[in-house]
Amino acid sequence: MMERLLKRFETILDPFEDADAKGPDGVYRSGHLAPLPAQTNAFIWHFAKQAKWPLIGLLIVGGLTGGIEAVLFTGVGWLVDALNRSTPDTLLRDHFWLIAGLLFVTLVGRALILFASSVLEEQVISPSFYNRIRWQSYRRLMEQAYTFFQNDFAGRLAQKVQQVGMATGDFITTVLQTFWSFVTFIFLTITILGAIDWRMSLVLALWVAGYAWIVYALLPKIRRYGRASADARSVVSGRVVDSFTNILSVKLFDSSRREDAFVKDGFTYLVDTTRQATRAITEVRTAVNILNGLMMTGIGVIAVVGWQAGATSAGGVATALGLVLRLNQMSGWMMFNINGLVRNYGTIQDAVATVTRLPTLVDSPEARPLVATRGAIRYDDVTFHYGKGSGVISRLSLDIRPGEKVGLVGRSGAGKTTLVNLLLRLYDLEGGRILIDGQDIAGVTQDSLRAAIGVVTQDTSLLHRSIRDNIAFGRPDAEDEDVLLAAERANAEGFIPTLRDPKGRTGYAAHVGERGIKLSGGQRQRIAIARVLLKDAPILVLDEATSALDSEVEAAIQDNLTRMMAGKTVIAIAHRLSTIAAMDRLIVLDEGAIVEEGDHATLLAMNGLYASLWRRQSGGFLFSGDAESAAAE
Ligand SMILES: Nc1ncnc2c1ncn2[C@@H]1O[C@H](COP(=O)(O)OP(=O)(O)OP(=O)(O)O)[C@@H](O)[C@H]1O
Repeated sequence: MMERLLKRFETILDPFEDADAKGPDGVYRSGHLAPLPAQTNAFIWHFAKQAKWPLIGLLIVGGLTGGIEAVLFTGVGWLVDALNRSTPDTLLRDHFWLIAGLLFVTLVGRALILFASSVLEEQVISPSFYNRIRWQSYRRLMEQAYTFFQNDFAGRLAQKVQQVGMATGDFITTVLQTFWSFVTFIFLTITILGAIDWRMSLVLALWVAGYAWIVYALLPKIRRYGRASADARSVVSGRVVDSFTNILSVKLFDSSRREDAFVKDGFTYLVDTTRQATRAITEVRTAVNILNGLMMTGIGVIAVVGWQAGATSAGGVATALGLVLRLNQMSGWMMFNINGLVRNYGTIQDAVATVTRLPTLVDSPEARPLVATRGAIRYDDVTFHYGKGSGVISRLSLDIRPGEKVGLVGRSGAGKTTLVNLLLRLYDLEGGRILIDGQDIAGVTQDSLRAAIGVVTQDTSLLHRSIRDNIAFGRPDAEDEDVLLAAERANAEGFIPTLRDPKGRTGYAAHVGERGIKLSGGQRQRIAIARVLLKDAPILVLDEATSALDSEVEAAIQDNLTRMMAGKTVIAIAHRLSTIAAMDRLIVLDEGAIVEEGDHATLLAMNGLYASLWRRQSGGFLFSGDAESAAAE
């Protein structure tokens, strides 16, 4: 029954609520999710507003928790006075309502308030609200351009998303619940002590001033170190995840354990920043302990002297001592919480700098979905230097007819991959434009652009999900038989049934390991080809698409690749020139410019860069009939 009751409270906040990035016309435009405030206080406030009522509830309950503590100590004082004035026989008769009231507050009132506090914190707020902060932060990061992820560690970013939810949630609940109940308790204590003897209130007021001063003076220090240690934690995660992700390179090349030193550096930074923070904490604790000692002695002396003078009852002394002892206990615990608050604030500051950054590559506000029916591609005076001012691609123009099959050839680093990445708008151009069927790709939505292009790359990394999910990644609504057909056409149906993961899932349900690590390069590539076959986009980009396949498998799927290309515009990159020699047209790139173009035979006849590359690949012999044999291949 209790569980059912608690579950009801869990649905009050939706952990996945977020602004919609779709415009009024129903089109999703990348980069248009409402940004999260970049200033820390505004960031916290932005989320606090999203859970207004539960948080107001927490505030009320926090106040009541502090109140009930103070009331209980006052009750103890009244009870002592009642005991003083009664005999065992008359106690119940004379003070029935006082005793009944105290019992009620202790048994019922306190239990109800603490229950409300628990439910608000643990059922309503904690899981849903914390997760909502993570969810919204994660979605903002996913809007970032490809470059953003190239420039950062995946582990560091993951840590930020994780931390920001925890820190913001903890910060808000600590302020509203713990901090507020403490403030209420202090306020009531000053009032109650004032009613017993005004001098006690004065001592307490001085104590509050001293406590506030300590917090004020030492807070910035803790905050600074809190932020640094949050950053250090992300650095450590980033480095550790980087080592784990590149475990093969580490094992193969790092016999002198330099990688350990790299990670150790990160840990050293973490230990140093944590030490600085803990030093500041010890300073604060010592100062508070001294202050508390002075406060307790002061109020104790005043209470006893007041009792000697007959101005304070024994009950008054009991109340005063009880309250200050509790305050002493609370203030230590509060320091711990303030320390947590400050560290959380530092963590939020640190994470906010990352999760609120505005994406640099966004759909234009008027972007329309691309309509790619024919697949004509036009590079019009394109310039792109990776922001470096010069190099890579300068003023390149290229027209690719609908259905034309074009091979890009050139030395390593000539800019072939860059050219197709620009078509996919993974980067924005620095000059010129690219048109698909007459539509500038900068003016269409990125989703629709990439949906119109099927890409198979050299190093296909798969998602750690099932084979089926990986194949259907570009078309999640695909029927099972379509997935099977695509696998068959990619020559993958042979090995898929033999797969088995450590959890015992087999065949299409088997998971492939992080980035598909448990498959061979050729198997991965065949899954990637199946994925593209299933996606059935009008434009195909094959970047070393068959490089990982042995000649036998390549020959086996070549037919299917040729069929896959039928009716589509194709841009293929291959270092093994024989695999693209049969394309309609070959474009030879050198230092980002087109230096030769034509079909295989024409280029050989030119006896330029292509011919020299070809000669080197065919063992230095150039004989007539090359083109034909290549085409036959
Ligand atoms: N993210 C990047 N930031 C900066 N420069 C880059 C980036 N990616 C590539 N480059 C540079 O751009 C140039 C072209 O690289 P690109 O990958 O397009 O060449 P490629 O012709 O595809 O080479 P390969 O045949 O070796 O794959 C290279 O000089 C490379 O160093």
